[in-house]
Amino acid sequence: MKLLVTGGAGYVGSVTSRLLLDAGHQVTVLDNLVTGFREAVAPDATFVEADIRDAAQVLTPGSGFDAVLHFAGLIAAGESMVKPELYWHDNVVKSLALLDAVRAAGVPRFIFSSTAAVYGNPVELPITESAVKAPTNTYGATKLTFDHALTSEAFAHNLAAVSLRYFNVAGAYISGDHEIGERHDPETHLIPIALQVAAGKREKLQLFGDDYPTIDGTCVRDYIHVEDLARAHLLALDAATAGEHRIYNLGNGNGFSNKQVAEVAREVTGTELPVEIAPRRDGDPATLVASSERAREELGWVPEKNTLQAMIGDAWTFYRKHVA
Ligand SMILES: NC(=O)c1ccc[n+]([C@@H]2O[C@H](COP(=O)([O-])OP(=O)(O)OC[C@H]3O[C@@H](n4cnc5c(N)ncnc54)[C@H](O)[C@@H]3O)[C@@H](O)[C@H]2O)c1
Ligand SMILES: O=c1ccn([C@@H]2O[C@H](COP(=O)(O)OP(=O)(O)O[C@H]3O[C@H](CO)[C@@H](O)[C@H](O)[C@H]3O)[C@@H](O)[C@H]2O)c(=O)[nH]1
Repeated sequence: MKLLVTGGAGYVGSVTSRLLLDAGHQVTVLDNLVTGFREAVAPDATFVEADIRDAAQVLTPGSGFDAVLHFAGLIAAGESMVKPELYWHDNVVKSLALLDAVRAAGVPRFIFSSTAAVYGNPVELPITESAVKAPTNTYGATKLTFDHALTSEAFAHNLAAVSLRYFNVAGAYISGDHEIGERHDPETHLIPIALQVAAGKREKLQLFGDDYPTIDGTCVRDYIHVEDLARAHLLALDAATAGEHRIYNLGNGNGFSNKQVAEVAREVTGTELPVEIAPRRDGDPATLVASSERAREELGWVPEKNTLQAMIGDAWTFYRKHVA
């Protein structure tokens, strides 16, 4: 297939581009490099440095793209509470402009990076796709809004749309000649920050809140290896069906508290990794754990690298060689 990957200079988009290319697809990456890195773009992909708002420059009528995989966006839940206008604009207004370009160019398939953050504080665990959607942060609200836009787009214009609701992505793609991983600057995610502490780049790991209703008072998240996640995109491309908006939760179904993550990071890195309890971060739900039964049944997706040790181990391999 001829594919347009928005956000292919970022973490999940660069790993997925690699797997798509290795499966024989033709990939064009469109990224404005606001948080991504030029060197993360797969060397055998075509690269267009542009904002998704201007995607019509690439998605011209007759350009012949078979699908758009839309990873580009702003991703920090904490920041979205401080600068909500930025998140509404970049994740909704610009994504709608991209959808206009998709429609005008007649692209038949669209795969979107949605998120567990659309659910907010769950009423029941694990979280299924039909659970109540009540985001506790602006980031989640913007992603849910675009999910709704895709539902109506599929219905009205026969698009084959798939939203993949990732839980917390971790790890790196370490395979043969390839080592592709997470680089955010500034970093806001728990695991890479723990690795910065292990590498001596930060003094200590601050854990935001220890008074949540969880096993040890710190938030609980479901971590999913980036390679398993990337594979789900290839399956979603095959399953996408004209006129339908399919939605899949992608996680392992196991919750780990922030304190447990710190403990495994200590084990994997063999360092002391000092931890300090800090105030809660606005907008954080207490617990997010996925039911991915639908993805298993309908896509045949089975996560393989499902231990925190494997995820933090691969992230540490990448971090020491390419980031530290
Ligand atoms: N990392 C996670 O844990 C996680 C979890 C759930 C969902 N997601 C979603 O997955 C997607 C990818 O996340 P990531 O961790 O790879 O993020 P990332 O920041 O590493 O990658 C995002 C990429 O999009 C590009 N980009 C941002 N705005 C753009 C715009 N307007 N035009 C063109 N390019 C733009 C950035 O330069 C960057 O390369 C995001 O949509 C995010 O919301 C991520
Ligand atoms: O220095 C830090 C950083 C994070 N946390 C906590 O660690 C947990 C995980 O936080 P983080 O790694 O920032 O991820 P989330 O806020 O859970 O969000 C991620 O996971 C979501 C899906 O669950 C995605 O939608 C988002 O894009 C992605 O950033 C939360 O309780 C944070 O408060 C800390 O205690 N200290």
